[in-house]
Amino acid sequence: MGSIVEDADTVYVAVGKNSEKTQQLLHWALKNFSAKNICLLHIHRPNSINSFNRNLSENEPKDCSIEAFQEHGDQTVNKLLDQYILTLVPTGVQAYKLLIEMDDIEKGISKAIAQHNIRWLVMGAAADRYNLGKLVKQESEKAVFVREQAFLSCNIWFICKGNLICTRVYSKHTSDIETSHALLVLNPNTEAKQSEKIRSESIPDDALKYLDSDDMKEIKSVSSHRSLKSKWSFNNVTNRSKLADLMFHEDEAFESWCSKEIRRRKEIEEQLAREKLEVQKMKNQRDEILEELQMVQGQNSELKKQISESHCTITELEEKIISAVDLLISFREKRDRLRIEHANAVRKVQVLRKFEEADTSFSYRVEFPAFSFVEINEATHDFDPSWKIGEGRYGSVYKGMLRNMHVAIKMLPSYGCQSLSEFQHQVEVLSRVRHPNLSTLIGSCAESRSLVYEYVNNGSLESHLACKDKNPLPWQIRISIATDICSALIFLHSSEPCIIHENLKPSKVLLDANFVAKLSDLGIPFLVQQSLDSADTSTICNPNERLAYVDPEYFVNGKFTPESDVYSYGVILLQLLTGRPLFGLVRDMKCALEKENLKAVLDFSAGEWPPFQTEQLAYLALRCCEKSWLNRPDLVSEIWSVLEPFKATCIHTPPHLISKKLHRVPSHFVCPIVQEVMEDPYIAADGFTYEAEAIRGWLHSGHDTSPMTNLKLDHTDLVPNYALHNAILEWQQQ
Ligand SMILES: Nc1ncnc2c1ncn2[C@@H]1O[C@H](COP(=O)(O)OP(=O)(O)OP(=O)(O)O)[C@@H](O)[C@H]1O
Repeated sequence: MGSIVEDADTVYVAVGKNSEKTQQLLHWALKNFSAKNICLLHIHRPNSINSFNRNLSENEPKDCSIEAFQEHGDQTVNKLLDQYILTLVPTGVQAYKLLIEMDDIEKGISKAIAQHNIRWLVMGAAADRYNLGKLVKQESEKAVFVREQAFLSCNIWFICKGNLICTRVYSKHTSDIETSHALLVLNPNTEAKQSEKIRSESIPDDALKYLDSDDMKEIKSVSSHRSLKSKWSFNNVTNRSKLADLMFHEDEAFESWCSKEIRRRKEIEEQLAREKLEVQKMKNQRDEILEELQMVQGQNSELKKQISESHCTITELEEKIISAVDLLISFREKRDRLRIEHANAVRKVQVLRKFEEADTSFSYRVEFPAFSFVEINEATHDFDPSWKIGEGRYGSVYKGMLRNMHVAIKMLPSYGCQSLSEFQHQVEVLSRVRHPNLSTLIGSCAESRSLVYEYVNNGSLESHLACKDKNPLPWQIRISIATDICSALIFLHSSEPCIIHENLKPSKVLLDANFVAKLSDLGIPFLVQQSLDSADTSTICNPNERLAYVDPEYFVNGKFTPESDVYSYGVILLQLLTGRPLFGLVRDMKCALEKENLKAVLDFSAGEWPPFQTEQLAYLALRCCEKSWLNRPDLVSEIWSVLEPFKATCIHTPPHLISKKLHRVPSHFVCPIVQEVMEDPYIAADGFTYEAEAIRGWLHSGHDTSPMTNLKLDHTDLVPNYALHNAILEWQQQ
């Protein structure tokens, strides 16, 4: 509960114990003094001892019972006032209570007005108990007590059933209550209208709008006061001079308040003008910013549009780049194919040119033996099947004796062949391609489309790898064979024009008596002019096996390159190292090398391979089998450089050990013509050693050329080779 505040902002409400009447008073006060604090004034009449004694029984002690009785009365009144205050809490009004103990209520009120300088007081006027005249009289009587007290002024509102009955003003300047107060009796029904009228007369509306609610309430209160005064002046002319005095002070206060308000208003207007300016400035700034924002938004949408256009352009360009790259790749492939075609064409042109040159400058028919069909027939014993040693896609191969020479005769198919002269020219060109590791083309028979080769008597590498009735080849021999093939390929590829074997495989690697490898069937595709694919080989060999040696790039480009021979060579190398079948050969070797377990795939029937060099060779073999020719190793700089020193290690193995083991004779003990160990070796003008009978037969049959080189012999004299003879004897005695 708050303490009592004695100021002009507090309106005092004199309340009794009747709750209903109190609520009416409070309601009226709240309605008409909304800006004021409310203080509940209650004149408490202490319980009289008489009434107390009446209620007390005879047995109870008197003194302490009186005290308790009074204390109980105080508590009840306080409690009641607290309850009244509680009802005001929801309104948010500051509420207090003022309890005055006085037996006479009127005295109590006048005491409270005087002591607490009450300026605003609301109290009840029991209209139901008093008529108006009596009420006025009673109120006048009440005012006698009020007059005795010294105070500035006090306005009293008398309320009955929530309506204003009358008001009175008490001032210290009024000497007589009868003459100093102005009586106003208001019709309760017109009170609201009156209040509104007062307000509209006193304060101009446009001024009100600058004032806050507190100001408004104060103005209303003051105006109302002034209005009341003006009414009083109309109703009581005889007391005008005293009332004027009273009004003078009120006007003074009002004028000071007005001038204060005018100043305040001026200040507010100035501030308002400043703020208007500020607001205008801010508006201008806002407009500028909005303008900028619009511009930026415009730019933003333009940029977004540009970005999306750029994205489209980028996508288009990317697509174009991709298609350009694709085009480039296809052009490159085409270019590569054209290069290969061009190289092949150039090669063929050069071959043909050589052929033409040979045609004009050599009488090849004299130097290069041309056998008749009769001779071929005789040599093969009428093509006796027992003399047939093999059959391939390009015809059958017979063994035979021709002009005292052991020969292999290859019968080419008649289809797709050129004219006789063309055939002879091409054969002649091929016969000039000579190398120790190529099987020598001795002559041909144009009639029967047959080629006559030196007979290589130790079978093909294919038959040795298959171990058909043969001992496994020792690793030294295998390395020697690999070196021989490499040597032949280097020779062919470096020839002018470059010669490609195109059909390299173990069946084309023939071994002589000393396991010297000789490539056969060189240039057959030129003579037959039939592609690998169109030849019917179904009855001859497994096409899968045959194709295993063919360069994968051939199937793409349809052309052979020197690297095609390298691919075939790689497969042969793998077979030499592993002795395994073709299927899964590359994969197995790759796997073994990745696991660093080469031994898992090496053919140990060949003996103990030197690990380091063998591994080197295995890697090279794998690289030869790369699908792209670009990744395959170079024959000279990479393969030969490994093989040559590898072969050198084989030399430390006594040759006779190898030979003996294989029951083979050294190749130089064998006559190149008859392919048998020589009994009477003689050296001819070409530097080669032959069996005396064989070379004499060669010369007597009209030859003046070397059986080995086909070049013209300087002379036909023969010299015995005693050293070789002794070596052969020595070897035979071992
Ligand atoms: N100069 C020769 N000396 C000894 N034997 C030979 C000679 N030329 C070929 N042969 C043997 O004749 C067989 C048949 O050879 P040919 O070249 O006709 O067929 P291929 O190599 O088996 O298969 P294709 O030619 O169809 O690829 C060969 O396995 C080989 O043993």
